[in-house]
Amino acid sequence: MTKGESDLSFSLCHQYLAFSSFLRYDVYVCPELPYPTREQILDKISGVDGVYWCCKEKVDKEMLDKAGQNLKVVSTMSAGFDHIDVQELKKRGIKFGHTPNVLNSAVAEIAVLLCLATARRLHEGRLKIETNTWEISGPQWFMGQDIQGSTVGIVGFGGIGQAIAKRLIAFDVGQLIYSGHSPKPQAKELGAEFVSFDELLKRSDFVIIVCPLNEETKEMFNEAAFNKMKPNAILVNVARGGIVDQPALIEALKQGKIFGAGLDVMTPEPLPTDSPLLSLPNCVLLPHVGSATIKTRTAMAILAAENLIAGLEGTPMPAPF
Ligand SMILES: O=C(O)C(=O)CO
Repeated sequence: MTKGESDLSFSLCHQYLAFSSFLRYDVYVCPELPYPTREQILDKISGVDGVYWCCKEKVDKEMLDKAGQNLKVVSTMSAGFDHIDVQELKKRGIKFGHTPNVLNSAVAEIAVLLCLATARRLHEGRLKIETNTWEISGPQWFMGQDIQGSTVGIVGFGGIGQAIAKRLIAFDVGQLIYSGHSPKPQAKELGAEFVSFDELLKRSDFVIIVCPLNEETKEMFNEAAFNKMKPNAILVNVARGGIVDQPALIEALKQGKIFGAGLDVMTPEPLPTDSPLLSLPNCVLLPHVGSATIKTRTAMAILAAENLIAGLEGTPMPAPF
């Protein structure tokens, strides 16, 4: 977001929070701008009733101890919450809200963008022009992959996964398959088939990661997983970088075990400028902007504020977890 755009989300959330201060609650909005250090956050969080969280700093035991006994609610302006110790919140009876669903379309659009950009070698194409290596002979030069007719595997078939499926159907995909804990009732009308993770890896031309990061999914895309994927496969990750064993992905891309990767998320974020990912022509990178549209971020800011106020007021949160 430009500064003006981010100001818009922040000013909306501040309007809501002005309402909550009218209700005489002490609320900490993180981050304030400029971005604080963890030590500064720890200093400021002490004694608050509620926390409005739109940063990736961990809300863990240390943070909660520092906040103290008054804390009644934590509201994160994100759908994912791997940075928040939800078990610890539960143990302490602190309410917790997040912002699912309002970002489904925006993240699905980024997933489609990464499928297309990686399949048609967007980054590498730009490099060919920049380095004057654009070849004018040969019909087989610079060929990519089709989405049309391909098998698309979606890992995690929640709201975002289903939104991606809907959009890719318009590209005439051959087969839609998905993996997860259990079959989803919504899959039937999308014509998506529930398969095991292993089968998804073996069959898919496009593998799209949309599941949450947790103990079970951490680095589930490791060397063994890449060995099972097709050499023409494209990996797209719009979920969390930690789901992928990044050194194993780098090796897979270098050795041509898979065709390419399109990543909106990586490890760490921000990615250091000397990361080997940046020197791979078959890797398309975005700086974690899945939900970063004005409309979506505004909807997330409002929902997070509504969650917070409901939690403070003791009314039902619109999006509790
Ligand atoms: O809301 C989230 O969890 C996101 O990562 C949006 O991109």
